[in-house]
Amino acid sequence: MNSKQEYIIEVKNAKKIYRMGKERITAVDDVSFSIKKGEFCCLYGASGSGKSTLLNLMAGIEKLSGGQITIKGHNIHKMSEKGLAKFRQNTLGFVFQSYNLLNSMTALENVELPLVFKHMNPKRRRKLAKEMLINVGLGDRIKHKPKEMSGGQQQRVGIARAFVSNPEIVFADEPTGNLDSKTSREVMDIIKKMAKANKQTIVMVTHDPNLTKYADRIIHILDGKIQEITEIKSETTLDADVSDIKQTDENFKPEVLPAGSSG
Ligand SMILES: Nc1ncnc2c1ncn2[C@@H]1O[C@H](COP(=O)(O)OP(=O)(O)OP(=O)(O)O)[C@@H](O)[C@H]1O
Repeated sequence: MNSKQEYIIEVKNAKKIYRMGKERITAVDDVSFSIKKGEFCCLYGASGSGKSTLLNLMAGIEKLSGGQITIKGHNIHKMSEKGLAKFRQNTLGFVFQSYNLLNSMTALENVELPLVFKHMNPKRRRKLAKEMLINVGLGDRIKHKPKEMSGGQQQRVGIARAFVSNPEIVFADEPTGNLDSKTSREVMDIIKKMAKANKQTIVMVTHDPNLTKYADRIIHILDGKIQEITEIKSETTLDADVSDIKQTDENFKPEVLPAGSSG
């Protein structure tokens, strides 16, 4: 079997040691696992177990102390800064616990942002961003700024922004960490629907056992190590109805213009 075809992310003996003066903290301790394309994978564990560090290593945000991580066959920790930035832009989307929206911009402008970085034609990117906001149920809030929206609405903008450029992989770090349980379910349903509609791979960090039911696979982390990996049979995974989600595959035909030409 060609593992490069089978797995989109491969983590081999990943290690992260933080040095705090004389103290060494092993946040990720010799961790190996692989994630299949289209899989919803959950990194689950208690606070301080190393989940976020592991996610940040997988996204190339933190540097490895040892081991290697490949995404689509590329050793991301061997890439140049520029190469990695480009790779992230083309392949990865991010959803953060604290939303990380730009407060001075409207919902629409926030969602457009990844497409601005891709130098997409303004008309096209506005159309795509609007469609994404409609997909997440915010068609009537496109001109609102983050402070004029609820936490759940802000996170839906965050999801629209993460998915608008149709990334193959979306990393989500405690995406519902600041939300109540009902809003959390709504947000998780949207993430699941989006990913399913476009066969995207999701890697989500959570300490909340209620959220693990959305995953195809749960990687249990304890003290920086994998404690166990639970495969969830597809019949028991919380499935989402994707009929009302517009497939970005169809819509996303970026008209990439040279830098600076989009006005
Ligand atoms: N920049 C850093 N410098 C030093 N130690 C760090 C740093 N970041 C994380 N750590 C330590 O690494 C360990 C793992 O932290 P990490 O944030 O990955 O855990 P987590 O499971 O995501 O926790 P939480 O759910 O609370 O966010 C912790 O002991 C933490 O104190």
